[in-house]
Amino acid sequence: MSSEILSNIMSLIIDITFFYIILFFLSLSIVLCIEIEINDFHPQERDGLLVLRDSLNSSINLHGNWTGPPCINNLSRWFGITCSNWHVVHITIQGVNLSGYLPSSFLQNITFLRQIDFRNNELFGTLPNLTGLVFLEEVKFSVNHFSGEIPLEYVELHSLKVLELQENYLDGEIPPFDQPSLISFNVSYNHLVGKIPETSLLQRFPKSSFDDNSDLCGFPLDKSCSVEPPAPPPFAIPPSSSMEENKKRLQVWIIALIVIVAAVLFLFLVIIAFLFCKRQAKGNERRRDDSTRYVFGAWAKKMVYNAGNSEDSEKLGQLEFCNKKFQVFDMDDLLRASAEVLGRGDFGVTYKATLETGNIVAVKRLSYINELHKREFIQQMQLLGEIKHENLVEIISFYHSEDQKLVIYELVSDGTLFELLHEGRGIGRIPLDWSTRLAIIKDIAKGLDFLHQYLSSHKVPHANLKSTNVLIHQDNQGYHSKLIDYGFLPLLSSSKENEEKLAISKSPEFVKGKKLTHKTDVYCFGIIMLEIITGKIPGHILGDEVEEITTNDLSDWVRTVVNNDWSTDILDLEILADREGHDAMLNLTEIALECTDMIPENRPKMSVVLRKIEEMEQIIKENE
Ligand SMILES: Nc1ncnc2c1ncn2[C@@H]1O[C@H](COP(=O)(O)OP(=O)(O)OP(=O)(O)O)[C@@H](O)[C@H]1O
Repeated sequence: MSSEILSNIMSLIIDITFFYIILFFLSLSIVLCIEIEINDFHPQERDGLLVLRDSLNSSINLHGNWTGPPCINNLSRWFGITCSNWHVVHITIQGVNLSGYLPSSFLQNITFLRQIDFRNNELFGTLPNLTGLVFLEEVKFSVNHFSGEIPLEYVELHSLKVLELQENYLDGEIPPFDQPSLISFNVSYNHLVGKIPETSLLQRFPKSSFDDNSDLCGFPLDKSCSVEPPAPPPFAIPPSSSMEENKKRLQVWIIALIVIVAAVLFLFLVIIAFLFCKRQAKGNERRRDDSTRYVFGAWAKKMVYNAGNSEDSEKLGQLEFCNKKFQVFDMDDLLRASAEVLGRGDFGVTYKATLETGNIVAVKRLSYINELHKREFIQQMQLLGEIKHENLVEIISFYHSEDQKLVIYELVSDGTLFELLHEGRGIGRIPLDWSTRLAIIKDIAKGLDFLHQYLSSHKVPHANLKSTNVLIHQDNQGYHSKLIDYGFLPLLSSSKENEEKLAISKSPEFVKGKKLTHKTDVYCFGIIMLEIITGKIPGHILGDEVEEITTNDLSDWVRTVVNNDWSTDILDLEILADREGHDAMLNLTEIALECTDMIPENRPKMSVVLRKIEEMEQIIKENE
């Protein structure tokens, strides 16, 4: 009996030992696999591709897609990249408006490259250096804007099978290609010159490979290369008699005299015409012709007509002034001001009005919201008009009648944050540096924090915070930002349709129909921060890593990239090179992600956000 128990125990011990041995080998193999995978990731290839990504613009979002390692499990999820044996072997990005200059040495470490294909794009500058790419078989750069000469070292690419350079602006002579591997060659539609080299290889290609070049000659083209004709002898001036010379001089003088007299006469006529027109214009002005008078358009004319076609501003109704300093014009002056449309928003049209008094103001005509009750409108405008802060656009005065509601703002002259961040991207744009971006973020935070304190009883004090509602003023001390379109929510709350036009409608709580609070503004602020840091337009992120689960793809995208530990991939190209700023940029990204937390209660208060930004700014200053 006891020997049976002993043998059972022994067999149990053997089983357990066996189990642990198997477990040990299994873990070892997993570790080895991971090790192999990590070792087989080639960071220098990634670096080369990132240099390329960061130098070019395109219709596809390379910056959002080329993140993480290019080759995982021997496959690539990067647009246009193919991997083999954990190496990048193909770069194929054709027909996607890829524009810019190829960086000089981006291919240097992609040593296993077999194919590079940038056909049908808008690439400028010289062709890239391909030295050392011994496995390169296909080079396709046709239909671009490449210029300069075909690099001589291309003749050293001994594996090259296909070279397509047609439809560019290449000049100079064709290098003596003679590698036996080359089976397809095309340099047509360029500005190449000189004789086609008489190598046995080039003589094999058809005429169409060389057609339509500026000055190319020799076989297989029909044009033979003529020998340079000797330079003509220097031009000899035939002797002329002094009589003839005098006659010619006299003729020149007569012509000059006629021209001068005609010019004086013409000038005289122009002056008379100008004086006449001026008199006419004065007369017209005095008559105050209706057609030139109400430059704001038909609505202004109608207002005057309804007021009894009178010049009396009393009948038009009064402008109510929040800032008495500006009380130097009345409604009639305003309607007679010269005006131009600044933009059209969801709630009406905004004009720039230049008054005869010399004042220039912005006039917002709230025309797409009808149900603004007079008493509520006036109360709210009086309240908003009292707000004075350097980062909030000041309300100068307002006007309410049954069919016209006007808000007159101070004019902030240098465009919006949206324009500053996104307009004119590409060649020729002056990059918006990191310190300027930080200053803008701080200005917005200051303005919003003030608003939260001043309108503390309001559900959402701003409610329409987005980059088109941040106006920019530039002076010799830099950029200053001011928030506009704040405080309208109480006037719109009766209509869901109107609320949906506000920036707060993008917040998770609005989408889910939950309670809106000050934290809803904080969410909008977080999105603006991300827009400033990434240079991306909210709602415009492409790529398969972002599914449409929330209304704001920008914060989703940033979260995905940051969680995957490739944080600097989110930074706008214009600030990426500023390595010293990376820590601050990523710290601010963290704050922005806190602000855009799906749960409103988890978001910080604006006063806390402002304090954090100021502390960060202080640290940066101390480190300088
Ligand atoms: N006070 C101002 N000073 C200078 N420009 C202004 C001023 N207010 C508005 N603008 C300009 O007028 C444009 C239109 O403004 P508006 O507020 O009518 O629409 P929006 O801000 O583009 O859209 P939304 O109605 O969604 O806020 C703005 O983009 C801005 O360029």
